[in-house]
Amino acid sequence: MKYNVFIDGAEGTTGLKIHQYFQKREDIQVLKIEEAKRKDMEARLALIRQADISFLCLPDAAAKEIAEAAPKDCRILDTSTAHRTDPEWVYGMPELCSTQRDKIKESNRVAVPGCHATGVILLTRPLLAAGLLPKDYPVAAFSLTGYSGGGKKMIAQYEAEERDGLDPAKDPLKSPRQYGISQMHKHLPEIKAATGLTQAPAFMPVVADYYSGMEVTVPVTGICGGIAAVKKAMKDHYADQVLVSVTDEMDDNGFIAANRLAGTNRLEIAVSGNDDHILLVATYDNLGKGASGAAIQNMNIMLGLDEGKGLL
Ligand SMILES: NC(=O)C1=CN([C@@H]2O[C@H](COP(=O)(O)OP(=O)(O)OC[C@H]3O[C@@H](n4cnc5c(N)ncnc54)[C@H](OP(=O)(O)O)[C@@H]3O)[C@@H](O)[C@H]2O)C=CC1
Ligand SMILES: CC(=O)N[C@@H](CCC(=O)OP(=O)(O)O)C(=O)O
Repeated sequence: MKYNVFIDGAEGTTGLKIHQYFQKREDIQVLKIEEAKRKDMEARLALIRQADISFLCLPDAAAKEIAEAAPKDCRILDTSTAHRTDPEWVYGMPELCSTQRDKIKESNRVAVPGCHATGVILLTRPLLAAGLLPKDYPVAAFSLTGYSGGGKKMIAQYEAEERDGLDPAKDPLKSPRQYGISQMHKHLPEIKAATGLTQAPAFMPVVADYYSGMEVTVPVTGICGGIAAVKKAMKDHYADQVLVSVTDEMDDNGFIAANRLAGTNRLEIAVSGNDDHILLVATYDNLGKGASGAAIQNMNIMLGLDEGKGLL
């Protein structure tokens, strides 16, 4: 049996990646839209009605517009930020808690988590659930990402031919660039909602001159039971997960490469440091478990298929 799937925004970074994964799947038929009708509301709605599941890989405003117009019984997975804290949508993070998978399976409206948010939530939620961190803990998160996280526009900027002959010392894109400095990053509301933290984390994202891969670090201190208790809570929480695991060996001779899991859909967590200063580190691909891979994982769950089908 083949499932009909529609990708709205199939020409974008997230949409193209999802499409690539479906090329290798015999159980998925991608419904095509005429090039000239790519942004035509009626043509897109007709395909959403026909599809078993539709992916929205659009800017927030366009995702909101089409989701509102689509019939309630059509199944939609939105990769944008538009619905991640909307109570009528389910947050598409199966590893969040023991009931989340069933909620995803039963829902017609699932919001795929943001790439940075994925790391911060997966690192903190088990410690909050185990009572090792209080809900009012002042969480801080540092996040390194490849430039593909910024979509087509940022990719074009980093890959522009004009950069080729530039003196690296005069090329601002050569250097890692911190952003989100005003503490208004669009992932903060979903981090707060999914963790139950009473205040949003202090958040320090940095984009650097490589295509994809993420490394999110959350430092914690003053934990009862120290590093051993943290390791146990992490390992217990992620014991049977398909895409998320806890590893004892993440660094390579003392260095962690932010792109070490680029090209995969896996996310690995390491707990490092000592009893006083514990570093929680997650590495993954912003386009994998941070976006398209997570979207397909959710689709597999919604269709009752193996969660990791086509992703491992
Ligand atoms: N890149 C990433 O790592 C991640 C991105 N996301 C989210 O996924 C969504 C898509 O992002 P991304 O793929 O990076 O973005 P891109 O800019 O790469 O792609 C967006 C696509 O949507 C199309 N589009 C824009 N408006 C409309 C419309 N009204 N109707 C139909 N198509 C439209 C664009 O068309 P055109 O080609 O003509 O511009 C483009 O192809 C965003 O909401 C983003 O926040 C989520 C997780 C990670
Ligand atoms: C490098 C870069 O700009 N990254 C984007 C995140 C992309 C992403 O995954 O966020 P959404 O899913 O919410 O689009 C940013 O920090 O805004």
